[in-house]
Amino acid sequence: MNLREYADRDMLAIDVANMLAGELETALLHHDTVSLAVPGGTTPGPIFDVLCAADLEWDRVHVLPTDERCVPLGNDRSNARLIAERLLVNRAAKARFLPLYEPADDPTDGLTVRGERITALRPLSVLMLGMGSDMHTASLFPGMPGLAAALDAHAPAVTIAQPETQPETRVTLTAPVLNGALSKHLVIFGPDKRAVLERAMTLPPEEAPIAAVLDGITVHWAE
Ligand SMILES: O=C(O)[C@H](O)[C@@H](O)[C@H](O)[C@H](O)COP(=O)(O)O
Repeated sequence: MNLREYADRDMLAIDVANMLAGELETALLHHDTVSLAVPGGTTPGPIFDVLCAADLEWDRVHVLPTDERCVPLGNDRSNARLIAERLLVNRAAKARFLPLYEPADDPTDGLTVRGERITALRPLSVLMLGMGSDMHTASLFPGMPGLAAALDAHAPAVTIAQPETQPETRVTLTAPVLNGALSKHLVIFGPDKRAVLERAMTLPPEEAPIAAVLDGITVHWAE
């Protein structure tokens, strides 16, 4: 794991966006299509605002969420909505979006097909993650039912997550998919999350799911 500190969040957003764009551009030299998995939450928006303008062959880029809340697209908790509004605009509007959930009666609807599509993209080219102060990442939450299965090396590519601490059911990429990405980035803000990450580094993934993806990751941090 290597840590990059930034003078402020604006500098971090510009630098991380340019780094992700550069990695996608390099990947596009060697592959017909590439993939970018991005988190939801409050952290990635400013990075999306810069990345969406990158001069890339976006029509060859698969964009997918690292996880999704099972809510309608119009709901402000939808990660697909965040990605549509902040990333899949400008030049990046041409990217191929792969949703993890579509409003359906049951979140398991289409999960197998979705898992097959994600498996076909593995290894992910570029991954950006966030982290909660409870040391979760994507929707791999400490203590959630099914966490051990989602951390297992032979886990399916995608699974349902029902963390007790969250208001809705989620769909998440599993640890082997996240950890297997060719380039991994974690973006966290503030002293609290910095301390939480340092603690997570001493814990097993069952207690600190972020620990399952720290090998070879670049951590980007600003106050
Ligand atoms: O859907 C989500 O909520 C994210 O994928 C999640 O894993 C997020 O990265 C963390 O909860 C951090 O969220 P903040 O960026 O809001 O701190």
